[in-house]
Amino acid sequence: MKIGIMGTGYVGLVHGAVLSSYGFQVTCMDVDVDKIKHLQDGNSPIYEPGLEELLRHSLRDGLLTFTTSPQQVIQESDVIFIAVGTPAKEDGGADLSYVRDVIQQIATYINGYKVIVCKSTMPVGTSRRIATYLDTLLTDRRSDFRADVVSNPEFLRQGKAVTDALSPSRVIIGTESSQAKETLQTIYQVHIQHHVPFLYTNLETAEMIKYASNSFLAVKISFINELALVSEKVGANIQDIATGMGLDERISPHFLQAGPGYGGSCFPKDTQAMLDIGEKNDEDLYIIRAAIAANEKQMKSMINKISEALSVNGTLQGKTIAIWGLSFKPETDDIRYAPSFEIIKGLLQQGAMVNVFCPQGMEQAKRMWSDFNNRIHYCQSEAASAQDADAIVLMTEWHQFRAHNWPMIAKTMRGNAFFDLRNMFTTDVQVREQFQYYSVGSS
Ligand SMILES: NC(=O)c1ccc[n+]([C@@H]2O[C@H](COP(=O)([O-])OP(=O)(O)OC[C@H]3O[C@@H](n4cnc5c(N)ncnc54)[C@H](O)[C@@H]3O)[C@@H](O)[C@H]2O)c1
Ligand SMILES: O=c1ccn([C@@H]2O[C@H](COP(=O)(O)OP(=O)(O)O[C@H]3O[C@H](CO)[C@@H](O)[C@H](O)[C@H]3O)[C@@H](O)[C@H]2O)c(=O)[nH]1
Repeated sequence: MKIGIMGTGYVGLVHGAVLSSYGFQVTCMDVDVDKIKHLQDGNSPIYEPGLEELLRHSLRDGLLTFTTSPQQVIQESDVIFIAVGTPAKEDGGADLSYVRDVIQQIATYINGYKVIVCKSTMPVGTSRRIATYLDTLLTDRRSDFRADVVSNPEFLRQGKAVTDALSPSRVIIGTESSQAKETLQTIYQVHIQHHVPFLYTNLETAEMIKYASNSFLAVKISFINELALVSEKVGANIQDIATGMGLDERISPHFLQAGPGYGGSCFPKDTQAMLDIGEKNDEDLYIIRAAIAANEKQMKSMINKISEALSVNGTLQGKTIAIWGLSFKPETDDIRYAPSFEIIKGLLQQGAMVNVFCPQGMEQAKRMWSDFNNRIHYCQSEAASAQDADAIVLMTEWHQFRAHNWPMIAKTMRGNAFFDLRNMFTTDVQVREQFQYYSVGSS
């Protein structure tokens, strides 16, 4: 069985690398010529722990190939995974134009029965519409070929994408075709052997499971973040509150870490898309709407916290602030919808100078935030960013930020404020002694 993947980003590339490591012949296709060239040269265009090694093995074994040709990937493959982006449109709905392009290409080049697997996150109803659209295109072209469509949402987390793809929490397969179901069972044979939970549903349910999961996690984060703001005012400690709540296994301790607000390429867009799905079905989803609003408020609260501590006569003019971490979470180079950007913009607006350092996110930041390139100073290390600064703002909990000669860092600074927006150092005596220390959700 040959597998094709259309869209070679965080999901498509990781999935391609993992499936080829199981011995499948996989072709990954992308419209981004530079990305494919990079991959053909044996380099990963993204930072994801364990990925480069996996790619190297599959390339060496000849199981993984990369192409920009839709014709090649479609005609060579029995199963075609769609892993293109489904970003948010202005109105919050999902932009399905990349998915439409792929379907049109499949209709053009189809040369036999295909199983089309929707891995991209798509609003409920999309997979069924894909099946109908493809049927119409094939009928118009008087084609005898046919395809089955499966919704098989992806739940991997960035920074842990390889381990998550190798060992997923669950596999959801939405299909009404027994042939397609068998095909997916063959592809996920390894997971079946390892007793990964499988759930078979219809197309709509599978699509909803993806949005429901991300929305629920976003709600959990906004819930704890709101309580963190109150805790600061009443002398309670949010980390202990989360621990205490999490001891109840109905609540679970996961996703209760207070911080600057959630970000990334999924939660912000998927919660918005979920609202849009609700609206299109005459349902106002109050809880998700509130989670989004609380997330926006959380980022503003972080800016206020910094500004209240540092501003003189209502301005940050003349203050230099070191930002540690740009990526939306550790172990990724991805800065899409990173809270760091909102906070940097807020500080710049109030007149501050901003020095930044991120172990992996700086190249993307320079590219994606190019309008701000003359206002953001990119530094060689976190220590360099702190030199002559009035404050450090820790945005992302990269492991390397943990171990420092804190007295030395403090000595090179002009001020001594330390805003730990990830609560990395709440119990670190040295950091608390050395700096005027601010955390999230405790005093
Ligand atoms: N990033 C994650 O952690 C994650 C996890 C689960 C699900 N998802 C979902 O998976 C999908 C992909 O996300 P991603 O983060 O990998 O996106 P990405 O932006 O990293 O990658 C998408 C790729 O698709 C390519 N592309 C666009 N049009 C194409 C076409 N017509 N043919 C071939 N390639 C095309 C782009 O060039 C890009 O390389 C989204 O729907 C996302 O919501 C993402
Ligand atoms: O207790 C927590 C947990 C997470 N976050 C933040 O939430 C965001 C998202 O984190 P995480 O879920 O770990 O990262 P993603 O890689 O975006 O993964 C989410 O989004 C993916 C794309 O849909 C899904 O596949 C995953 O299952 C889902 O966890 C980040 O900004 C985190 O800092 C918190 O603030 N507190």
